[in-house]
Amino acid sequence: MSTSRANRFRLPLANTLRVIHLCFIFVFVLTAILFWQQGQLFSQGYRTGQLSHLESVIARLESRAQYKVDNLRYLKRIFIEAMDDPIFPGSPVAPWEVNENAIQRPLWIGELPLPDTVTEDEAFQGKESQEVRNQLNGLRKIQGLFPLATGEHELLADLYYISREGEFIASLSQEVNEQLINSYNPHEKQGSFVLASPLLNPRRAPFWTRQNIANSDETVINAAIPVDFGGEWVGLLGIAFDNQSVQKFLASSLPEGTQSAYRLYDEQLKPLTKAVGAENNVQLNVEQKKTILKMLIDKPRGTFRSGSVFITFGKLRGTHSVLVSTQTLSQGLHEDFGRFSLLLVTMFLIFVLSLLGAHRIICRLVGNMGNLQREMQHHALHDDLTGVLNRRGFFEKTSQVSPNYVDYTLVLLDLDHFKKVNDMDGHQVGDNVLIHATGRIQRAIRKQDILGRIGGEEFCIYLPNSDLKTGIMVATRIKWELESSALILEDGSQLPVTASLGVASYREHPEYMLEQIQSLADMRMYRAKARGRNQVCWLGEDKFQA
Ligand SMILES: Nc1nc2c(ncn2[C@@H]2O[C@H](COP(=O)(O)OP(=O)(O)OP(=O)(O)O)[C@@H](O)[C@H]2O)c(=O)[nH]1
Repeated sequence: MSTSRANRFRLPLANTLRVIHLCFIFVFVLTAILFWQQGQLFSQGYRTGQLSHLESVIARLESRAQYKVDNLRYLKRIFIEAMDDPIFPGSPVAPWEVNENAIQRPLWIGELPLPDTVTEDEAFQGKESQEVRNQLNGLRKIQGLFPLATGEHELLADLYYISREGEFIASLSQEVNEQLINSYNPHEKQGSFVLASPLLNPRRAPFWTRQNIANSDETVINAAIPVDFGGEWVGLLGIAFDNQSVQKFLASSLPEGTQSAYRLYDEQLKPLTKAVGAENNVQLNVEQKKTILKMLIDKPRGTFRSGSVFITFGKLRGTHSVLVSTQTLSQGLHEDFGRFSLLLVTMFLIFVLSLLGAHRIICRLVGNMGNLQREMQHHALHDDLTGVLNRRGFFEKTSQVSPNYVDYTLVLLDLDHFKKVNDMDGHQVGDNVLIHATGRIQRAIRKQDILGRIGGEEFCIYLPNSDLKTGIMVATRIKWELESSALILEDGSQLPVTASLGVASYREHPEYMLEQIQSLADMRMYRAKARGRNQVCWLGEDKFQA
């Protein structure tokens, strides 16, 4: 194999591992991007799913709230008609007093700001104003319709009336009355009444307010509508939603098998209900509340992840409330999205492990191939018996260095009467002589000198940066090394080993190629043989050393 062919063979192999690493990195990055993209799609789908679940709950809550407001409108109309047709206590029941149970219940009247509540009859006493009597009569007549707004099965709410003129509160529930009276304060009344004033509410439309419950952190959502009679604004009909009932209604509105906890908050994110749906211990912290309030400025719905909790929120139109759903990581994993994500992550891990395994196997195979190739190359260029370069290895190596070491000398060495050794003592001993001779030659040369066994019992030594004189000196030293130490055979006898050596230098014929200098040394070696062996021969025929 020529030098260039050997290099062509060696270089790609050295780069193979780098190419393999790059290929694997490329495949890994490409697949990671694909998995990441898939994960993004999943995540998008998850967000959309969470939002649509929340939307459906909000839609149900909103439609129920709207239904209540419509009832409020209807009651207001009936109430105005009833005020227009005053009756006295004890008169027959009006046709719209349809609910027998409600009629049996007293209409509780509370005087503001007095905390006491009294029955209707007591309230009549001392109320001289015709307007107040009209209102009380009207209320008495529509009392049977109060449950219409109150509701009997779901989303219970309490209907109440606050009179502007007489400053009294009326409702079917003494408890609600007391609650309203207790929570009443002139400023709050001012607040809701301002919203009911013709100036701010010229269309006399219903509106939503929040009412703080006295001696408690809780607030109640209210829907109210202004009531006008005879061109005068006389009062306010309202519905106070029962928080527990809202909570129940919320629970009944959730998607089946939901893995999220839903909770209704007021606009400042103060809880209105307890959390319903899937249980988790998530309580919105200050940061999360801030994020929701900030996002609500831009749009009424939103989702975001906070640590391992996924939060989805949406504003309920008109009702000054916000529905928030929270889902922990473990809850999310129980949903379809979670299961798919887990599958995706598992697939990715399996893929990465397989890729790493494949990478390791291929690298090992390539490494083994490299070792094999190096071994083969070593065998191709070295002599198995002595371990030094063989003929091909010697000329390959010297041709590599000779452009740099032009000033060289060659020593050609042939063991004397080697055939005899083989014939008399056997090939094994012959081999031992070769190994022994190699060791002796190596003792006599420098590290940078190149030794090769170029024939059966023929060695060549390349001495870089050496002139003929140095070559003769080295050759003489080799001769001496060989003749001064015989090989000790198994039976203890000594087998002398000598050699004939020929020396030729580049300086003698700078125009010669290496092979030609070697032929010259070869001829001189034969001359040494011809002149009796165990000697060094160089330059002229007459010059030799015994
Ligand atoms: N044991 C052994 N013998 C080898 C090896 N290579 C070549 N030979 C033998 O070496 C002998 C060389 O013999 P010749 O070329 O006649 O040379 P010689 O006997 O040394 O005689 P001169 O060179 O004239 O001194 C041959 O018999 C080869 O078979 C080897 O690797 N091991």
